[in-house]
Amino acid sequence: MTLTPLDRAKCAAACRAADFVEGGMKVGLGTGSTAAFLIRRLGERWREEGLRFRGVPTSTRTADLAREEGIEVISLEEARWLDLTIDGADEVDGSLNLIKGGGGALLQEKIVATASDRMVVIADAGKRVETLGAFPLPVEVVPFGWTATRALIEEVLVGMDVLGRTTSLRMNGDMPFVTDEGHYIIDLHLNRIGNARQLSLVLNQIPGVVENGLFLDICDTLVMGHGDGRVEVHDLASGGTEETRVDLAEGDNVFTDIAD
Ligand SMILES: O=C[C@H](O)[C@H](O)[C@H](O)COP(=O)(O)O
Repeated sequence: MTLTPLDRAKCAAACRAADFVEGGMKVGLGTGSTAAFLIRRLGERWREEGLRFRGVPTSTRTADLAREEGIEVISLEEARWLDLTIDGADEVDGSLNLIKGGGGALLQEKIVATASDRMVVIADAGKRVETLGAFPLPVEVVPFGWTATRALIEEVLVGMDVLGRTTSLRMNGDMPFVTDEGHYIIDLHLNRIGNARQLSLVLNQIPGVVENGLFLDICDTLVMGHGDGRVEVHDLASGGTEETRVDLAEGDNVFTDIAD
């Protein structure tokens, strides 16, 4: 079995970003299918190169995978501050603002990324957008009174610069999806977000809202992979873009078990 072009793109981005991890670092480990490629690659470097670092996972899924790979896992409380976080995203715009939370891990991801000197996002080229909002925006809410919280969210959306205003409670089969922190997720189907900063501030002021999936001014570097193994590294601070190619021959064999 070989990787699909989409998985090759994710894998290429993840493998390139794994090079940013150096011995002795404390590293935030993201969640999702792209982050899973990263953790597998870091596991390889741990075993084959003797790379030693400490990883702070952003979900129980990621913690389990990192431990499986033999990576030393510590909590954010133990780490206090991180050198680097590498994570996936659902959408990335030209200013490296993001929508995250498609996998339901946005709260821990935002806390971990914000507690890091540098955040690197790994994504396939399909995640790049002109304007955020085609991907439903996840909002994490406490279960208590969630219907009232949802009604308030819908009310504030009326005054926002967005194209759609429907919302849905994320489900896991017949039951509401529950995050690692015991919360629910309400997905906002906005189609286009005209003013992400204003929307983020307004949403987080609603009682019952814990956090939303807009990551604004948090990401420093985007590592974007293509299906042919090409990788573009966009760095916000320098404004520069570097293009490289990742040889995925090895990844074809090693990582197929985590492909979508
Ligand atoms: O909650 C999940 C995260 O924000 C993921 O990083 C995001 O959904 C991207 O996931 P994937 O790499 O599977 O597309």
